[in-house]
Amino acid sequence: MAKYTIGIDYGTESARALLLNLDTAEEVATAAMNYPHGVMDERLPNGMAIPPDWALQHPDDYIEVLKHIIPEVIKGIDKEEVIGIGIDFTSCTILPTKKNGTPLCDIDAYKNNPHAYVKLWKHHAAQDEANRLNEIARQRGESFLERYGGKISSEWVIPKVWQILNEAPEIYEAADRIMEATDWVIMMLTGNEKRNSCTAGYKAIWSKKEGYPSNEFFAALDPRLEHIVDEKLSRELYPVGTKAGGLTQAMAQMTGLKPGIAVAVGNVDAHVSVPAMGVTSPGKMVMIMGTSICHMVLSEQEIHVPGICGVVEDGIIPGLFGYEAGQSAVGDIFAWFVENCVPADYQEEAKTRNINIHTLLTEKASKLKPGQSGLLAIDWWNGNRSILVDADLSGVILGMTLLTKPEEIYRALIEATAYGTRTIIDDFNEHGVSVEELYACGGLPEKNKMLMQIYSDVSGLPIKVAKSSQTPALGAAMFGAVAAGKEQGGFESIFEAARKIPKLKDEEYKPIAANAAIYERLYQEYKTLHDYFGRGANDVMKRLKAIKKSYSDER
Ligand SMILES: Nc1ncnc2c1ncn2[C@@H]1O[C@H](COP(=O)(O)OP(=O)(O)O)[C@@H](O)[C@H]1O
Ligand SMILES: O=C(CO)[C@H](O)[C@H](O)COP(=O)(O)O
Repeated sequence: MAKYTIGIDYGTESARALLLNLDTAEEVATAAMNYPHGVMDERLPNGMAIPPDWALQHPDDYIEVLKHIIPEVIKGIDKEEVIGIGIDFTSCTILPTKKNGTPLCDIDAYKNNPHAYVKLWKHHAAQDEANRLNEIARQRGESFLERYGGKISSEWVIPKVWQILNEAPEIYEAADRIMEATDWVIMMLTGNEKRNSCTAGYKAIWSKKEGYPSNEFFAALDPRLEHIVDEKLSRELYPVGTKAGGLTQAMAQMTGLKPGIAVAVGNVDAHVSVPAMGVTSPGKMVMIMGTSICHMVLSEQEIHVPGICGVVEDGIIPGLFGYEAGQSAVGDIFAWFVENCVPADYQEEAKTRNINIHTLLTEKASKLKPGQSGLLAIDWWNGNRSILVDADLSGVILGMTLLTKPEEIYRALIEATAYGTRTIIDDFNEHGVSVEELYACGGLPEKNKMLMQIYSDVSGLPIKVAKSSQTPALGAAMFGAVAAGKEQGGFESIFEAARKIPKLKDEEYKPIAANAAIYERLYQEYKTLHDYFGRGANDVMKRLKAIKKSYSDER
């Protein structure tokens, strides 16, 4: 009898399911569904306006998608053959719930309060709280700061929860639990609140050696936060690959699976992608390239690298220190350009030729040489995650003239994101976490070869590409097989899974020397601007943002 597991990848706009044949390593079927409520960044379901920099989701969507995508991937196989499920999620994505897991937004008394909903990873409205947290942590000499590159991000658990407390204390009070969405879905699937140590480590300031920050630290932030860990989070955490429990009868009925099959503890999209590319050792950076990019590296040592998102022992692969850095907008910047800045004759040409605008712009931009447009951009359309860790920074395009063409701007935006990645690679190398090769997965490597060549030219490194178009879902399915265990037909460890399952494409991108030489000069210019706008020499971006905010505060 064949053995299968299912991986579910919860992305920003949609969830994807993948059925993996554990004997042949074949991805038998995939299915995707957009979240019915999408990303709520302007209005709540009742039409109420949401302030700027917010990004919410509806937790009911996470269950709704399962009703469709699981039955779709298991069509045609015997459900007895599916032995496990793993999931991965965008993170830090959190929601307030009652003790039994009921989300507060599903309770009539709270459904009109935006703080009762899921705060998506790219909810950037807790920057004030993050700034205060960093200030207080620095004053107190808190050792945890160093593990997180010197700063805690506004995207993470504590700033987001503190924002709830500041702006909606009644929601904070009513929440028995504040959960990562990945842990919440696992609780819905198994009936068990078994939280994973990966999200706690990267997003909630927890470490295997030191645990959470002290109650005194939380009290110094706000006396009402003193017992946040015991009252709203949990000190009981389980390493990735652990079985969270068996699939409940109700969920089995809803999805068409067998009750009791193994469900792995929750995981994160970027983190599951590392073994899903076959990477289980140092020196190789895995880039998950889509709307944003996450940069993941392993090392045998714990080194404090400034500006990264974090280093967590066992956070990606047991026995190694897992490093994460990232850019909070990449594909999203190109989407913005396509949606807002492309003239009618380009739209018309794309329509006539039946190609999408990205393809048209890429075709035109491919004819340009590095530096030929005279443009240089900074990629901070959604703030800067690494290495400045500042959501209040914004984008720049420099060098525009009356002759500037859309494809020149499009290429400059792609180049800007490549410089952002180069800044991160240099930061790791300069601090002793070596990056010698790049491994790429996600939507962008499949969609744009020019972009991949630019990344190789700008970084000066070769790039290998995943064969799977659903690398996170594949990784989640691999962890589902580890949770099921060898006896059931799964794997003994994630190392075994990473040896047997992943495949790479034959094509590999290598730097083109002539391009790399010009990009080196452009990158030096980028670095000058990066430090000028990003390190306090000129805080114009923050001043502009403050003026803009004064309008929304008036409302
Ligand atoms: N041909 C293209 N070139 C560059 N970017 C593209 C192209 N087509 C789509 N995109 C961008 O790819 C992103 C989606 O990437 P994908 O990996 O599929 O999504 P996600 O990050 O949500 O998993 C969008 O932000 C979109 O703007
Ligand atoms: O920070 C993360 C992982 O640690 C997020 O999950 C990620 O940035 C969102 O990914 P995507 O752009 O693929 O939805």
